Parts: sequence; C-alpha cells; structure tokens
Amino acid sequence: QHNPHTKHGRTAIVHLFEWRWADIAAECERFLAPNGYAGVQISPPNEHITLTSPWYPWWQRYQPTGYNLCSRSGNENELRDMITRCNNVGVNIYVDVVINHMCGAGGGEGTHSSCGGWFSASRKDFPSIPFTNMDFNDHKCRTGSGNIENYGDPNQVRDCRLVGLLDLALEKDYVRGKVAGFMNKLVDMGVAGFRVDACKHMWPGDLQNTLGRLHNLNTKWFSGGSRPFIYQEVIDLGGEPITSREYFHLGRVTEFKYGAKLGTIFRKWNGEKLSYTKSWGEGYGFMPEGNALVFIDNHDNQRGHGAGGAAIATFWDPRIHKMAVAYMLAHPYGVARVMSSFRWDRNFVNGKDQNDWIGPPSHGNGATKPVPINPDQTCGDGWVCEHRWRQIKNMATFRNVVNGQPHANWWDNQSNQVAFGRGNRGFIVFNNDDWNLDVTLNTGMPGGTYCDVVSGNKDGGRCSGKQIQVGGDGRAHFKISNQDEDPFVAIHADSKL
Ligand SMILES: O=C(NCCCOc1c(-c2ccc(O)c(O)c2)oc2cc(O)cc(O)c2c1=O)[C@@H]1CCCN1C(=O)/C=C/c1ccc(O)c(O)c1
Ligand SMILES: [Ca+2]
Repeated sequence: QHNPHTKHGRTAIVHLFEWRWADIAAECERFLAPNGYAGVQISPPNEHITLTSPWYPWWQRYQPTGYNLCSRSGNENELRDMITRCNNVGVNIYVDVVINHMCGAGGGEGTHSSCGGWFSASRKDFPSIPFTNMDFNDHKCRTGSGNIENYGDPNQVRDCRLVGLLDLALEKDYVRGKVAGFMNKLVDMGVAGFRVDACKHMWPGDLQNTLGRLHNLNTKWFSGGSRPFIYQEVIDLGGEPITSREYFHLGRVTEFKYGAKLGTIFRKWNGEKLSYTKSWGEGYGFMPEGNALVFIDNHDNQRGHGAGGAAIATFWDPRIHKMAVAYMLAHPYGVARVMSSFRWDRNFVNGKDQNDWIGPPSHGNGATKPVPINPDQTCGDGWVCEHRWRQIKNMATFRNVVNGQPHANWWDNQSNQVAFGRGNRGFIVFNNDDWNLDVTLNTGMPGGTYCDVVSGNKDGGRCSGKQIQVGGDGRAHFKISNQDEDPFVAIHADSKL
C-alpha cells in the first residue's frame, strides 16, 4: 500500500546504498533521527552470489542465491540489531527485495555466495530455500535465447530471463509461499516496507497474490493493522507497452521521469527552462501524486547508463545535484528519496564508464569498509554521504516543516529564475541563469528575520549564512549571484530568528 508509516512528522527516505548494517544503525542514532529523516532504504539483505569477474560488482547483490539473511552488509543478528535501533529512534527501514529472479544462468555452482551456502545455477538448484528447476519460468519463455529480446512484448518481459538471470515462476503457489515467507521474516523483525526490484518483469497478478500474504507490521513499533509500505521499481520512461499504471494498485511506483526531466532542466539541455516547471508534478505528465516515489538519481542511473542516462544529476555534478535535490524536497509531489552513494574511479571510453560495475569501498577480500565520520561531519573512505551535505540535510528539514502545505506564490522570470512557497511555512528561490537575480517577492510568510538554510544554519539566535528580512506584507528582497556556490535560497518557519 501507499503509506510509508513515517514518524514524528518526518518525510524523506535516504538510500544508504551498500552500507553495512552496523553503520546504518549508528547513522540512525547519530544523524538521521536528529536531522529528521523518515527512513532508510537498505540494500538487499539476503544471500547473493559473489563474483570475481568483474571483482565483487555492486550488482552481485541483485543476484540472489538464497533467502538467508547474510550479505555483504552483515549477518542476521546485525540486521536485527540495526532494525531495532533505527525503529527505536523513529527511523523506518525499507528493504530492497529482489524476488523476480535468482542469480545469472552462468553463475556456475559451488559456495561462492555471501553465506557460503552451496548452489547450482546451471542446475537451477538453490537448496537453502529450496528452489529447484521446477520453480523457474524457462518452459514459459518463447524466445530462442531464453532471455528477454524485445521489451515490446510484455510476455517475454515477464516470463523470460532478464540479462540471463534465472526467472522465478511467481505464478506457482510454492514460489509465492517462499518469497512471502522471506519478506514476512523481515516484517516480523520490524521493517516498515519494501522497495520491490524489477517489478516490470513480474506479472501484477503474481505480485498482488504474493504481497497479499504479507503480515501486518510489528506492533512493537507500528499501530495494529498497519500494512507494509510498498514501492515498486518500474522503469517506465514511455515507449514500452508495460507502464507504471499496471502496478498502481499494489503500492507506489518509482517515477523515473522525475529525475530524468529535472536533470535535463537544471543542465539546461534541449532548451529546457526552469520556468517551465510551474506545473511540476502531475501537470508535467507524471503519474498521479499518491502513487509516486520520486528521486533525482538512483544506484543504477547514477552510473550514466540506465534510465535517464547522462542527464541524471548525480554527486559527480554537486552544484546541479544540490539544486535538483532541493527542488524535489521543497515540492509537494510524491514521497521523496535521497541517494547516498560511494565514489568509484570512473573511466569513460567513448562516453561509457568502463568502471560502472565497481562495488563499495572494500578491503582486498571484497569485505565492505565501514563508514568513517570526519570531524566536519562528512564521511571518509569513499563514502559520499550526500544526505549529510548541509544543503540537502537542511532541505530534508524544510520538507518536514512545510509538510501538508500547498504549493503557492509561484514566480519566474520566464527563463531559469523561479521561486515558490509552501503555504505560509516555507519559500525557496532558484537562480539557474547566467546573470544575477535581484527581485522582491511575495513569500506568503509572516514578517520577520529568517535564516537561509542553504548557505548556513540557524545556530541558536543567529544565522551562520545569509539572512532574509520578510516584511509584514510577506514580501522579501532576494539577491542571488549566479556565481554563488549554491545559487538558491530557502527559508521556513523553523529558520525564523
Ligand atoms: O549491463 C548490465 N545489465 C544490462 C542492462 C541493465 O539491465 C538490468 C535491469 C534493467 C534495466 C533497464 C530496464 O528497463 C529494466 O526493466 C531492467 O534490471 C536489473 C535488475 C536486477 O535486479 C539485476 C540486474 O542485473 C538488472 C539488469 O542487469 C550490467 C551487467 C549485469 C548487471 N548489470 C546492470 O547494469 C544491473 C543493473 C540493475 C541492477 C539492479 C537494479 O535494481 C536495476 O534497476 C538495474
Ligand atoms: Ca520474471
């Protein structure tokens, strides 16, 4: 269902991609709860194949070999401990679950798996569940290769192998039972819901039956009868017969058009202008607001391929990334997810990053490194921690403060300078033109002195960054140089002196 069950007026989800459970638990207590983040999307916690060619790629976790809860991020006890500690400070856990397939058909056989359990890809034998060759779709697939060959044919998109991944027969009651059992163990441990991977490749009816078997959330942390929050990965940029709407009744759906469009707009490609976003959201052709899970970039498309490709605004382009994330967090449309990444040595050859497979910061043996926190609150060892950047964490607070308030007081200069408010609780101004912004606008907010939460914080009784004077008439004067480190300004009810 569509409700994320967030606590304490919190709203934004952070994807702590590839983080270890111990580090997530610590981050919930020391940073996410104090800064008003609502929840964490965690990487797939179940057993996965371990590959050495390429060397422990990030996508090995999207090749399950079992449902035991041991992975590159830690074991079952560490997972349980993390869920408990995060729930205890009101930060929800949403689990990335891969239930369309097991590992690649070429995965070989042996114990090269994250729990060390034996499996055989060639014989489609996964004894730790158990799944056998009876539990896969091969007989249903009508293509020569057994793989998806044409995304224009919904039958093969669902019943054939996605890039050679062994495709589970989710229409079988036995398979539905095993998948639901795996997810129910996580529900009973206290998770608030699931990011369901590769939903385009599963029949909605099979998903509906499987999700219908899920328990209610654990009443230790959630009110009785609470149903797991579901958001489905459906990569739909248009042009394919399978669309997001087929999945709306099961839960929210990832709106990939959102990040792809905003990246193009902030990069000013194809003559796109920020002033065109006056009708941002459903007016822009996105799915109905109540179904949307929105984000600027994700673990796949931040690598340059995947949905949205080169237009996607990632941490590699920090100035644009911060503006796009701020715009998302200020705007009322959808449930917002913030990406938190790791850095890798990109190597572009003919426009493609040869290293787009590289996994998280790790020791020689493929074990993921912990996340060190520097004295200045940034992360070390290759962890980017976008969610900790002042401009992003302060906008997560902005989203909480204005929650429920309508989009209001739009202004634009018919180019790339825009402003909009949220009722009388917040206001944001962007200058993405190549000249200064110098304008007096109606903020809709009560008169007073406000701290700009982009250039600084409200520290006790003073602003560490810019401050904005709002008159009794709600009007304020904004000056934003296009040379500013961050050419945007945001004020809200809690940043008032
Ligand atoms: O070149 C690759 N893949 C082919 C192009 C991307 O296709 C994939 C899509 C995909 C792409 C576009 C679509 O429209 C679509 O319906 C599906 O979803 C996946 C989901 C998985 O759980 C595991 C996967 O290996 C994939 C995948 O390879 C490399 C090597 C194998 C993994 N991989 C990758 O690039 C892995 C990508 C990946 C992994 C996990 C994801 O959740 C995801 O969205 C993409
Ligand atoms: Ca399938």
